[in-house]
Amino acid sequence: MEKIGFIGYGSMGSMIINGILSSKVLHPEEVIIATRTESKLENLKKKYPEVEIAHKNIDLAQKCPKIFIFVDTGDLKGLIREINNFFMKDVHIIYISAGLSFEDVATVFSGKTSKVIPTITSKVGEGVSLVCHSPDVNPKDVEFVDKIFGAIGDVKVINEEDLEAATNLTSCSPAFLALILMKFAEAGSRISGFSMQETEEMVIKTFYGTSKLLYEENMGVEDIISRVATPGGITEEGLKVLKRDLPPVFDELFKTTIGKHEVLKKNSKS
Ligand SMILES: NC(=O)C1=CN([C@@H]2O[C@H](COP(=O)(O)OP(=O)(O)OC[C@H]3O[C@@H](n4cnc5c(N)ncnc54)[C@H](O)[C@@H]3O)[C@@H](O)[C@H]2O)C=CC1
Ligand SMILES: O=C(O)[C@@H]1CCC=N1
Repeated sequence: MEKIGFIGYGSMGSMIINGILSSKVLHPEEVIIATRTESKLENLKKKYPEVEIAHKNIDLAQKCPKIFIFVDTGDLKGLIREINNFFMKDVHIIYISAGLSFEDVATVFSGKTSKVIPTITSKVGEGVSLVCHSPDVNPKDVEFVDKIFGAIGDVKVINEEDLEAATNLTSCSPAFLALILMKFAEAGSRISGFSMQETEEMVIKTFYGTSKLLYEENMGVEDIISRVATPGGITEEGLKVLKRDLPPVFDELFKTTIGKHEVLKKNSKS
């Protein structure tokens, strides 16, 4: 029986596979998984006994017209070389390694390829998975990837040349936003009698409420700003500081991460 294959059950792989199975977009009996340390699959196997575990990557490759690869960037090309001779005809590979371009993957695999940049926010069914397809991927394949990642959040299909900027906005950003909240809370704690724990709680609850205003109440960013910033009041003054100081910080952030992306791409060629 043909199945949908998944290789790599680490941080991202486990989150995506569990999200897919709990959303029921795939039935457990349709799924076959291989990962280096099989003991990591024990809990999944208890929850979904019908999921098949492949003890060798090549066993999985032989059964699957679609294979999701969730291994680390440095392991992806070696893995493809290992299973290349065992792929089904017209196999479609879907990988998530941010630092590996289609051009680079094409040095080891010349068939249908999609690249997805997932986000940790899919753990709660939110956020945006970015998707690029190689030119030979057909509309049915596109629909399939859309269906799978659409089960754990939104899907945005983009061109590969925009991937690096977009990765910052959807995939790196949970870490960036969490750090911004922490630094905000730290500054609040420094100038008050509140502990860090107290200020963090105040900021996080307010951030959650702000997200709800944006998404559940359909308020726009400008709308929220104008509702909060009383003319002649204190928010207005705080906003002036942020408008002056934040743009260069974010310009520097994009310059640095995109520079690092280039280094990773160069290293992955060697
Ligand atoms: N953490 C994040 O937010 C994001 C990560 N990514 C990409 O996801 C990829 C995976 O990242 P993580 O899940 O954080 O890594 P991880 O190290 O937690 O997981 C990788 C898993 O693949 C397994 N593996 C490695 N080589 C294998 C092989 N040859 N055969 C079978 N299993 C093998 C490992 O044992 C491990 O369980 C990376 O390439 C990263 O660039 C992409 C977007 C976001
Ligand atoms: O930091 C990284 O390289 C990966 C790719 C996007 C999010 N995490």
